Amino acid sequence: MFFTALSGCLLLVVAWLVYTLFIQPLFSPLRNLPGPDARKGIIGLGGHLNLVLNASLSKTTHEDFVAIYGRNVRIKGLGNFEDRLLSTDPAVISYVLNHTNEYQKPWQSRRIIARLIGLLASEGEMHKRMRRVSSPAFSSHNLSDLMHIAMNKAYELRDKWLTMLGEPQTGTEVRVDDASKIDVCHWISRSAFDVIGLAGFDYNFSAIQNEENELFLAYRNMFEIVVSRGETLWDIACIYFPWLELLLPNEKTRTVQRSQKVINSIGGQLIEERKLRLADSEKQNKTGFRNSDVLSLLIKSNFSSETPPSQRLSDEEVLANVNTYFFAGSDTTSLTLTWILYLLAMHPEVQNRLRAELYTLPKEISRMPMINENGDWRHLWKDIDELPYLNNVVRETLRLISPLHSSIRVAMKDDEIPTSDAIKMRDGSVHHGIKIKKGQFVHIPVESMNLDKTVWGEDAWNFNPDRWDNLPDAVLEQPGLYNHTLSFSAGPRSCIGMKFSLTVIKDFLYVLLCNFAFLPAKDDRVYAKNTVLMRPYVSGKFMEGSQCPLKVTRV
Ligand code: HEM
Repeated sequence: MFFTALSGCLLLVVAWLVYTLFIQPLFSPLRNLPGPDARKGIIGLGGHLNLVLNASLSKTTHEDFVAIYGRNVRIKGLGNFEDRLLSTDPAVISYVLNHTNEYQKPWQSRRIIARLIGLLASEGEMHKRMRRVSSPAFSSHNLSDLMHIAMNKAYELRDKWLTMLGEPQTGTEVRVDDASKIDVCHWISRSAFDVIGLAGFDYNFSAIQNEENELFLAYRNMFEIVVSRGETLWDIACIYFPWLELLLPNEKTRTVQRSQKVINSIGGQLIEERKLRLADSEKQNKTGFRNSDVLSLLIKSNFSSETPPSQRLSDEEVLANVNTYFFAGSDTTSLTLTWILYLLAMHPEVQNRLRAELYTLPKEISRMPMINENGDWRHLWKDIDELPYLNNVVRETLRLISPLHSSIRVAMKDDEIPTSDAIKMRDGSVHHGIKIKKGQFVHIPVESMNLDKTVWGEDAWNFNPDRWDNLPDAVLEQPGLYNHTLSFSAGPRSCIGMKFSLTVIKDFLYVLLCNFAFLPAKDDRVYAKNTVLMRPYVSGKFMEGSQCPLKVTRV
């Protein structure tokens, strides 16, 4: 009896596998789209995913694919069995990113970040509700407050680095001999956490000073694990069968559980405190404390008369949202700043020109000890924000090394995606749209959209901030929230924290460049690797983790 049941189950599994792997693909509408042949041998098991996701191969892969097959390419996914759409067609990308009910983030990636819940992992009505409640926290009005935080933290980092470099020197010459090697990636990451802690919770991790704070360690450990999910077969199995990790928890699972306990306990206390503080300040019409951190603003927006009770978030959802901001905002912001400093080190002429522009603002401000909480720095932020060359350097870096290398969506129903031009299919027929089946994946290659030579010009792979003064017309057709790039994505699920991060990035650049010069560290070749985000690694030292050592000297 037992063996009959077992063989029945096995038969069902085999039938399911045969159907999924061999029969279903025969009905894939993407089969007729031009694309490379399936890859053979062991390498072929990963389909074309390594070619399009590995940052050391993806630029040339995309260029070759477009030259051979056009802007809409059929690629093979995991196991070489399923067809996927890879597109650099602006019409297709716009359509997919704007039809958020029909094209959602795959459940597999949502399950990986589900521990953080929040905006990133929600879809449909839940996502709309969360986004509506969160939006006021990211309004321009709140950015001036954020500027205080960013400036103060930038000064704190400057002082830390000054101590590390020894006695401060004067003069404007860069003296290479005095330079010390600093892993800017590590320090900027600590600083970004501090900024987001204050802006998110009005809570100081003091991570620039040391890395001992319990909440800071809980977030950092949890994010490292979330990012490394999918590295082992066990991780992949747990994505498909989450009960496995409850049954057989390993060290990763235990670390996440420990971290969550700390975050929920301290986060819960902070929510309670904030509610009391808000109620108290309303009762007594008090001012004097900020109340403009994301948590307070979420709570205010949640309970405002404009938010119908049915749309309100629970305390757990409020905390999950703040967690999302930490997750989505800390590494993206610190990596962008790191890449800017790296590119400036590699291009000293750009660095000198940018520093000269920053010096047109009152130089003594950037050299002050710390910003006074009561000072009116709004005009300074406006001045910094409007510096044209600074703007060019920031957008050129975000174009060239977008922290998000690529994204992915899954079709929620059978559909036909409109294309910019007619496509000649493999069977010779010509179509103006691409038919896609429910469950099929669409790859959004952020990097190749940002680096497309036919759009941005022959020098698209080079760092050239001046390009922004004279953009080719084709660029204006490109979708994107930020300067026709996909670095902050596009459409209703584009980045909510864009202005926030640009404020932080520019403030830090102002303080750091007015005080330090950056040079490449001679023996360390830094390269970008796509490990969820585009992170810097030193050649031959991958196992040491992400780092970006630069020579830093006082100016
Ligand atoms: C330079 C810094 C940043 C970059 C390059 C960036 C980029 C992006 C991109 C590309 C997406 C879309 C992801 C996808 O489609 O898979 C996104 C979404 C998001 N970002 Fe950012 N981001 C940055 C900073 C921030 C900051 C500072 C915050 C918050 C404090 C933030 C919060 C979010 C959230 C909540 C989402 C999800 C929005 C939604 O699903 O509605 N980001 N970001």
